[in-house]
Amino acid sequence: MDFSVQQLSFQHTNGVQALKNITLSAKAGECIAVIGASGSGKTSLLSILVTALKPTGGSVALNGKNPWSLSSGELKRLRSRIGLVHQAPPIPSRQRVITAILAGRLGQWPLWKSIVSLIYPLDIAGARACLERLDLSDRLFERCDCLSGGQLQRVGVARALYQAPDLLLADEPISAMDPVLSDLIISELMNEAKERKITLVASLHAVDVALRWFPRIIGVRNGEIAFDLPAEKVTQDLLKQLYSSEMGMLPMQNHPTIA
Ligand SMILES: Nc1ncnc2c1ncn2[C@@H]1O[C@H](COP(=O)(O)OP(=O)(O)OP(=O)(O)O)[C@@H](O)[C@H]1O
Repeated sequence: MDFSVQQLSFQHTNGVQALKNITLSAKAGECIAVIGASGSGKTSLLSILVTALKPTGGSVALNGKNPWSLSSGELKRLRSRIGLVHQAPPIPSRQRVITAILAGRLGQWPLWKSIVSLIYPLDIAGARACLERLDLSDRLFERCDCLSGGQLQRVGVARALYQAPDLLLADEPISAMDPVLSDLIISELMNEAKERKITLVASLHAVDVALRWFPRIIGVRNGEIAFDLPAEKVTQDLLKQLYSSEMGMLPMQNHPTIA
């Protein structure tokens, strides 16, 4: 799924201007990492793309269409083609892993199938296959409140893989994972994007992971795009500027990527 945003801005109800004058586009099949300091606007940008937030200025187009001019049925169908991996997956704590993964297709299944699947999981093999890719298949029938933060994040990734969306958005999908697992998860997301030619946008705090895996890097600072470059063109100076606070301090001075 391609997307384009033009002079996009978003203001939260409390008056915080999270995004200002953002213009960018992506073709189907592109893999993009969004980096930037905490509070710079990464989640807000992904929330606009997943149509959870409506722009307060400018425009957004998904596959050439303004989602906010679609009928409710069309918007529902569009949303079923967009997957979002949350930093902390919003999964009911007593829910079993398999149910949480199968929920990835609730937007695509008819109501009867969704209800049956909540009681009796209908596609055990499909859910297991997604979890296997993330090295967690032995927890398929476990309750989600028995998992660690990193394991729960992997369930969220498995749910998005099971959904098989055309636009896959991931909001800090590896924030609770060790470096080995982080590479596994990012490689699986990239494989999914390449094999199915879908668009992948991931926000990441791990700058080294972003630069190692993603061909295109968007740096966001104070709600604006600071740069939008191929990974090999992202210099140490650009990273220093991106992460320097308004007081000139570097909050990530000891980060290995920002020497
Ligand atoms: N629900 C909300 N209501 C009001 N302001 C919000 C809300 N969510 C985010 N903000 C504000 O919007 C700005 C951008 O936040 P956002 O969550 O998009 O940043 P982020 O780059 O994803 O941060 P982080 O890396 O810490 O997750 C911040 O100033 C934040 O305080």
